[in-house]
Amino acid sequence: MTTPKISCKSISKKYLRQWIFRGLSYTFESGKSYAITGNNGSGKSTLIKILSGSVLPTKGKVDYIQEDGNIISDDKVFEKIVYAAPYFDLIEEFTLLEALEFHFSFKPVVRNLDLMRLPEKMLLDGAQNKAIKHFSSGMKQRLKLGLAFYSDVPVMFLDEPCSNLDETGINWYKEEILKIHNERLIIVSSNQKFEYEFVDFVLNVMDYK
Ligand SMILES: Nc1ncnc2c1ncn2[C@@H]1O[C@H](COP(=O)(O)OP(=O)(O)OP(=O)(O)O)[C@@H](O)[C@H]1O
Repeated sequence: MTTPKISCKSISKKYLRQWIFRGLSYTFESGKSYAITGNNGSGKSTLIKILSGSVLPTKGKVDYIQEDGNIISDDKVFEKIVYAAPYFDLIEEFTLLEALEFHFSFKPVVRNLDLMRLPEKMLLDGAQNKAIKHFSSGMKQRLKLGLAFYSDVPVMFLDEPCSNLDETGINWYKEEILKIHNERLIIVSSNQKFEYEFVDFVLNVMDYK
């Protein structure tokens, strides 16, 4: 798997008349892990949305650059990324197995794992045929994280990854992320140190006000 780097050239974002951040130039190197930190409302989620291409910057440019130096076209970037966040909803009518089949029809599964093995790996054994609308908030969060962890893609975005997780879930998160953090570019938006202890670099969005 070749891992791209993400280059931000002087990106700024304005909502209504308020600048959220300005003049952010930064390169997220392939295979490294980063935390985006800052106070509530400082712009962490906005930045991660811009990095993933789901929101456009008001000014500046974000490029995904392959190891050979070529820029990945915008319409191909989604193939390279997975993104777990509180504001991305699961399809509630699906059962767990249907959700896995749907997601992994778009992304390859790591090490060609059998999809039937994934519920157990996500601590969701026994919920295979349960509709997601009947999942608890912690179960939904484990599913979101599991879809990210077990997708064989080089870039992973996690926003508030441990929200709604109990102690068992948090330990699972920490173990799983340690297994993959050397193979991917990982960007975690968080205010909680235990969610990003593994990262190589911390970027505080408050530095770009
Ligand atoms: N679509 C939008 N329209 C207008 N303002 C927005 C929009 N999205 C975010 N904002 C504003 O941008 C600012 C940054 O929001 P953002 O969600 O990025 O912060 P955050 O650092 O992730 O916060 P938290 O730690 O509370 O999750 C806030 O003032 C928010 O109200």
